[in-house]
Amino acid sequence: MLRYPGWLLGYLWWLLKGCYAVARVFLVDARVLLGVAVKIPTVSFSASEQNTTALKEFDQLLRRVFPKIFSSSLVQHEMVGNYSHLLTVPGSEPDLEPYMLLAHIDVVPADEADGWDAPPFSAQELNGFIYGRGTIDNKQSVMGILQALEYLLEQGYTPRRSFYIGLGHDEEISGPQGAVNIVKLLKSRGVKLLYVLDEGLTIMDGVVDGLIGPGALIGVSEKGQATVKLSVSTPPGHSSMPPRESSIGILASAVTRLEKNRMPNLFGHGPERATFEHLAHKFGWPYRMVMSNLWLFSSLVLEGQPDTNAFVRTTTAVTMFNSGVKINVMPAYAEAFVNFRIHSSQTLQEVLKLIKSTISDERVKVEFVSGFDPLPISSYDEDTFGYQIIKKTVHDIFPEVTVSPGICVGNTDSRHYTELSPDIYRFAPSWYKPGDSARFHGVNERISIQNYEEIVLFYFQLMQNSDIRNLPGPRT
Ligand SMILES: CCCCCCCC/C=C\CCCCCCCC(=O)N[C@@H](Cc1ccc(O)cc1)C(=O)O
Ligand SMILES: [Zn+2]
Ligand SMILES: [Zn+2]
Repeated sequence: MLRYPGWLLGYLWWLLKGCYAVARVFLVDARVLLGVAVKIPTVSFSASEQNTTALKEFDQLLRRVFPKIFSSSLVQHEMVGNYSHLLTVPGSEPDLEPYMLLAHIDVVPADEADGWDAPPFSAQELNGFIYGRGTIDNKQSVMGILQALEYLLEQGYTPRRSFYIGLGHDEEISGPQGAVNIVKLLKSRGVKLLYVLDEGLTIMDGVVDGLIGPGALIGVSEKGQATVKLSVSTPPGHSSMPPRESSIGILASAVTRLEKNRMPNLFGHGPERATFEHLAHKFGWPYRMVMSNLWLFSSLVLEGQPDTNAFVRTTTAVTMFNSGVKINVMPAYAEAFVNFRIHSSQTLQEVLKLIKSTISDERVKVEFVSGFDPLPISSYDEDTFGYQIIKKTVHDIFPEVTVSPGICVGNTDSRHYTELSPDIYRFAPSWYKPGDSARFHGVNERISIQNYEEIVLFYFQLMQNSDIRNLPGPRT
């Protein structure tokens, strides 16, 4: 047996305790800074209305609380589209292809009156959670990424592989000034990226029936979108002599037909098949048996909940419905907007055709408002650098978590980066437990203090893990 002198063991113990103490102080500060960031209401209300005062204040905050980043001669900082940030961190080995981390500063509106347990811009701490708009979408990543870089610079770390950090200010309105202009700038500089990591899927814990233990789903694609406007025009008149069907009634039947006749269950035709193949060994009895018939499994287990249902089909959401001017006047006009999120195995054109055939009523005008096809599927095989480095980092920080590919059901700024990289991933290591889906854009958005500390450590580790030149070869 190897023997070490007592003084050496004592010294190592002292060093370990010291590092732990430094890390604790650093993480306590980090959590305070997340709170300060959440208190700034960087709300994107609509495409034409953003809180620019808050966006300016956020810029000042970043410069104040990350002094190493903003004074370092290594890091280049640029403002893009007025309020978005592009950071360039050159590596010491320029032949290594760079990667890029994305997050966004803006948030959706929040109203305390909707039933928040703490005011949405208070960052109040309750039972170990920080409450506030942006705590999971997506200030935890903005602050987590910068905190990790600040800490690395403090330690004198020089990366070997160059990387970029893109912080959009208008993601919630699809990134027309932020992400779009960052991409234009990088393209003009001839940049190609080894991989891109943006917000998206999370660590699911207890969300899928039968799955034992937590699973980190790395979004290897994201769904497409179609928004259509449905409208009905009928002659106005006195409500005392109504026709058999009003414009409202005709339109209501059309949207009911769309809701009742959901788009087909396409489980197994997109990357969600790989999700369950990767997780198969983590299912307990009797789910493991049902797993052998994946289609049956998908209807029994996945279609029941809105979040898992979104995984298996193009979803239909009637989001706006307007009509009527007075209680005794037959409305001349009724309109509704329906937002579809397109499954990976369908196209925008196919979905538009299905919408028309499902409504099948000449009186209902169907107009295309906006949309795009599902995004390409990024590689998740054994020798794909980005996927494997993200996976390794998840295992480094969360050893108990199983990693698998998944589809991001919402859209992200990374959608604009397809010309810069084939390998785009959507994942942030927030814990997602039953009921948490309602917190995205909903009430009581929150993050546990422990989870925020893990997020900082995740990015800290990812920046270092990305510095390896090649993935280790297959074990012999
Ligand atoms: C097997 C288990 C399946 C469980 C799957 C469900 C998990 C859900 C987990 C997390 C939610 C994912 C949220 C992703 C980020 C969405 C970001 C967002 O809200 N985007 C908006 C706005 C937007 C942004 C960028 C665009 O280019 C277009 C629109 C959106 O409406 O999607
Ligand atoms: Zn987001
Ligand atoms: Zn969002």
